[in-house]
Amino acid sequence: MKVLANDGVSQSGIDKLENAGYEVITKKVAQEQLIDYLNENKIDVILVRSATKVRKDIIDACPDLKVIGRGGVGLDNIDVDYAKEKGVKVINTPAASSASVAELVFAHLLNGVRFLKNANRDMPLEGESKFKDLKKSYAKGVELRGKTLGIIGFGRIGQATAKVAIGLGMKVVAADAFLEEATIEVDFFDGQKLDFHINTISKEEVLKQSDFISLHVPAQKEYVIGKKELEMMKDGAGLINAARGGVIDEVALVEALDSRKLAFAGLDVFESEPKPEIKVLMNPHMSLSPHIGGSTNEAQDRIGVELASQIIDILGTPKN
Ligand SMILES: NC(=O)C1=CN([C@@H]2O[C@H](COP(=O)(O)OP(=O)(O)OC[C@H]3O[C@@H](n4cnc5c(N)ncnc54)[C@H](OP(=O)(O)O)[C@@H]3O)[C@@H](O)[C@H]2O)C=CC1
Ligand SMILES: O=C(O)C(=O)CO
Repeated sequence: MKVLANDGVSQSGIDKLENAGYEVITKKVAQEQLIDYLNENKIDVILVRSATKVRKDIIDACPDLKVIGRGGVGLDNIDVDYAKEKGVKVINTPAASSASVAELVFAHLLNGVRFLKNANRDMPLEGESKFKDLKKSYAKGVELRGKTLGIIGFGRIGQATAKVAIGLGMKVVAADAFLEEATIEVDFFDGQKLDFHINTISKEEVLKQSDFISLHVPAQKEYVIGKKELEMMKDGAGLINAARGGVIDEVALVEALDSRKLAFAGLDVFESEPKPEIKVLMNPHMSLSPHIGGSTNEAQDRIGVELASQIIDILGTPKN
């Protein structure tokens, strides 16, 4: 049995598969050469992250393909229903990266409220007076503690984000298309656990009540945050998107930052990925990262092992 990990997979995942008798190839095959490569090498399983697309054309043209594995959550780069129709299993790792994405949200939030990106860039190499000027320029930070974090999309990552927020002493309000309530179990270093019950409210109420908003919905056909929604937000609010590009109207977002309606935005995902718009890249009030929400060693380890376990469950152990 052969597995092609086209966007990489953790060593722990490779070890688990190899121990079970699989051959794992960690080569990057260009999208346009994938069909030929999969067929010529009789690949049984393709593993992808977000870069490689597994669409109808590949599913139709590669009869040996038995499993498509997504290392991560969003399946928007795979034609899932079509694969199922054709008897190809699609697997993903829904919970493995939630904590990592949630932590990245706070990296962006803290960056925004304390101007870290610009402060880092402006740190003078020499000159006491420049240092003092800089200290004045960045003296108007705000605390997260006591502020309200609005979460739109209150599934696994939304709830993981709520846990961190509660730990920081923030109030959490949330909106979800499906969930009406959730109990968040926050664990502390000494083994204590505390439950927090949250009833979801409407998106409009979240927009009005929140000092900061973080988005955790799957890919959507329409903007969740456009001009109208930005106008409903508090003046000077901050907005984070570590969900999917296309969830926020970036043109409206840049306008809201330029007019100072919003104080800052943090984006891990972009409407035109992997080549974000220059206006987004150059905006001084944006905190940016290159789609790395789930890219921690811990999350990638969990993802690799979880994918390997699922593949072994589906296809067995060729060794035996
Ligand atoms: N930046 C990164 O590296 C990563 C990004 N992601 C992104 O985060 C997304 C969320 O992941 P996760 O929390 O695990 O997913 P979940 O499915 O657990 O949660 C998403 C929640 O959002 C709800 N929802 C869907 N549409 C809307 C809407 N328009 N308004 C409000 N709520 C909505 C869903 O409801 P329903 O079930 O009814 O649809 C669901 O409850 C992924 O789909 C992926 O795109 C994930 C991992 C890493
Ligand atoms: O898991 C996801 O959906 C991601 O975006 C990270 O690859």
